[in-house]
Amino acid sequence: MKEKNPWYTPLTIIITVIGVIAIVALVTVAVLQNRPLLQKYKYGIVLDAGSSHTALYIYQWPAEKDNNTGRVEQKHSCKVTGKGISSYAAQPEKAGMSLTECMQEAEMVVPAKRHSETPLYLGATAGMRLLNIENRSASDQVFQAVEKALQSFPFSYQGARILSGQEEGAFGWVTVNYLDDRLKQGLETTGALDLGGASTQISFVSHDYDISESPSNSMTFRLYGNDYNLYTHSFLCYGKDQVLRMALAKQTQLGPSTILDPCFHPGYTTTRNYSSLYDSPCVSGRRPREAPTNFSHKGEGNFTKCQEVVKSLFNTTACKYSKCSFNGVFQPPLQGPFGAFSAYYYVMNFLNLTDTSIHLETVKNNLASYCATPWNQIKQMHLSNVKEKYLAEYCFSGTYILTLLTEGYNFTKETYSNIKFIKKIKGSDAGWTLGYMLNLTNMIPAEAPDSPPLPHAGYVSIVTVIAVLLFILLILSLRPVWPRCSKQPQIV
Ligand SMILES: O=P(O)(O)OP(=O)(O)OP(=O)(O)OC[C@H]1O[C@@H](n2cnc3c(O)ncnc32)[C@H](O)[C@@H]1O
Ligand SMILES: [Ca+2]
Repeated sequence: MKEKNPWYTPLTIIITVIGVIAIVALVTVAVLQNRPLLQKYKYGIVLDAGSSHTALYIYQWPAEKDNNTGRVEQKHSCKVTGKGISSYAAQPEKAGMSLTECMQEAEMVVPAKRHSETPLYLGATAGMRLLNIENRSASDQVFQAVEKALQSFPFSYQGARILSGQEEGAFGWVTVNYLDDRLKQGLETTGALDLGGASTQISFVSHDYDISESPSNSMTFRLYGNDYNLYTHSFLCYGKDQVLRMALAKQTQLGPSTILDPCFHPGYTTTRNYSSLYDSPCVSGRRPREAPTNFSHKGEGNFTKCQEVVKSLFNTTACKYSKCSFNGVFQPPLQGPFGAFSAYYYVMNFLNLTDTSIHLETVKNNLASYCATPWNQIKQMHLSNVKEKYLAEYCFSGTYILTLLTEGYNFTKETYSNIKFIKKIKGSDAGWTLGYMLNLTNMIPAEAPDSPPLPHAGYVSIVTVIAVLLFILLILSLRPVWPRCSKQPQIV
């Protein structure tokens, strides 16, 4: 009689088939789970209504992870053509209309099915702060026009408002540190230096800072389980356009018909209007009484003299605190690295002076020789790719930046190298807008989110391995039974 192969008993066949199916199923699940998903995103839009221009930023983050764990990144930006919304004080409707093109672009970039859930914010900064001081009703009308225009788009409009200087400074700091992943990991933070057209902000964490000295310069945050005591100050009128007005006002105070300006290149000459120069709360009150309508503005190209003019715009004598920056404003000792963006970057990048490992004296010498270069030569070299207005002002702006950093904020030749001139961090622009949106959408939690002990892929792999081991164990435990069976006499 032929002996039956004991491996083929119905029981072992069933067990093997079930085991194989289970393993195939587990591996399939593991593979499918880890296959790259077609990522779905959520979006947020922030309009930065600055003094010199408006920019629109679209941010995106993974839709499944918006409960505080997904990374928010800049998807798109759009520069509104024309000047900032505060320049439309005399014709407010045009402020609203100016935003149309970028808003239409946003409609194309954000997928249509996400439009209605996409929050849209507009934040205005120093230009509107100044207009609000100068002419409250004009500022209200500009906001009404802007609001009407924004509400006509299919997004979830969340309002337009003027940010306080503290908010502008603090949100810039949040942006820089969020993009650098410093907040989540509780690392030492980077200070933020923002130079706009009408105001400038400095924000940093100082561990030696006694909060009671100047509460208006202090902001406390709890982010991802860490406490931050942030020093922040915004100097209204110390953005680069307003400070240039102040410098010109200083030099024209006696009402001459010609001024020889050390901050402009030799050979530079233009005619400026007294009324438009003094048309700002930053300089009003300084207008000479007997001034003619126009004055002739000529360049001299002398960095040292220019620095003296700029220095005279900082009051460094009065200070009622333990330490001040300038104009009697409290500032604790500088601490840690700094990221300097917006006009800090535009200007220093044009001047090829973004490398802060170069000695400060060398930086100054390079700027001095740039300032001394005749205007004709400068135009010949750059006019084809740089706006004439910017080109004429780089000597002044560079001098202002170095003077603000050293005489204003007290950076020294040793600490200058702590500054990094930056435009973007990991593809997103440095500026207050991202921090503003993260705050308003509650996307940075106060406490560190709990995370599962194992990542998903790790969990699936471990379950698969355990299942395979169990199956092998089961097979092995059945094995001793089969030889015994085979030895039993066969009943025929
Ligand atoms: O923050 P506020 O003060 O409201 O102003 P803003 O937001 O409009 O200011 P920006 O940072 O956009 O620009 C700062 C200044 O730099 C100028 N600017 C922009 N691009 C520039 C470039 O490429 N070269 C030189 N200057 C530039 C601009 O005209 C402003 O005077
Ligand atoms: Ca700005």
